[in-house]
Amino acid sequence: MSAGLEVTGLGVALGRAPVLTDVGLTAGPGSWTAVIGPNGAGKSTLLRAVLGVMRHSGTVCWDGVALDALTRRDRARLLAYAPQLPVLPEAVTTRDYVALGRTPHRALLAAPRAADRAVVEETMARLELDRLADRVLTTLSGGEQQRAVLARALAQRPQVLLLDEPTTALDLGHAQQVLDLVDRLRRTDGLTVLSTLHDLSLAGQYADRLVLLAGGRVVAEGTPAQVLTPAALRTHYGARAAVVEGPDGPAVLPVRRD
Ligand SMILES: Nc1ncnc2c1ncn2[C@@H]1O[C@H](COP(=O)(O)OP(=O)(O)OP(=O)(O)O)[C@@H](O)[C@H]1O
Repeated sequence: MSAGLEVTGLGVALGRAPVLTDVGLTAGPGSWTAVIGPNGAGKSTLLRAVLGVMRHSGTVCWDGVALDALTRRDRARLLAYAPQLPVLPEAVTTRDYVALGRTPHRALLAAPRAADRAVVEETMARLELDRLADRVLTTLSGGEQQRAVLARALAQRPQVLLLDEPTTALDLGHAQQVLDLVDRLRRTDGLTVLSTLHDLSLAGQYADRLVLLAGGRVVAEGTPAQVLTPAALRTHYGARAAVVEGPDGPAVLPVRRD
């Protein structure tokens, strides 16, 4: 048994086809694991299986306890999920949406306590959403909505944060702001992060472990420098790329021709 998250022999079949086969990974408390891989590799499916909303074989454990054994409410206190394409409710303000993250911590039908409201305000401020708090969520820009979805997940104050492509709608500055915040939370609060990231340079800078999925299987796993190699990018992405050493890890530079 290991502390933190342990995924063993995970398999998912959708329709007749296997989408994930025998996937295993471990993520210690406070670590950041980025799941990378080409389109259709199974990254989002893996996050949803860990979350427990996708029927799967194999086991997902936290501190040695199978998550299947937990109630929904206990799972929601442990794991928060920011999906790639969230369905956003209509006619709800940003503040009320972020406050939904406190639901697993409140008694059924109880009004929010001052402590819940404080968490919501603090989380919005950290993501520069405070000036948008009274706006209707669906009127925010794509990047602002993406920050609101992350704020809702963080307001849950989970131990494990599952992030599906958290930076796709964000400009570079906001992408760094979000990733820096997640990085700070894992260092200060021991938040365990499992994210998908298409931007391999950001993955190389922020994650301490990478899991490379291809065709639903783990084909490489290790530190960013071990996984992000020109050969792996050619084999699994069909990409021409150079890997350069950045100050905080490897960065991937597309190369125009051989
Ligand atoms: N409901 C479904 N029924 C059948 N196949 C599905 C279903 N949902 C996903 N798939 C397939 O499972 C595979 C993995 O999908 P998934 O979304 O996990 O990939 P991904 O690695 O996150 O891709 P992307 O990088 O494009 O977001 C894909 O081939 C996808 O078409």
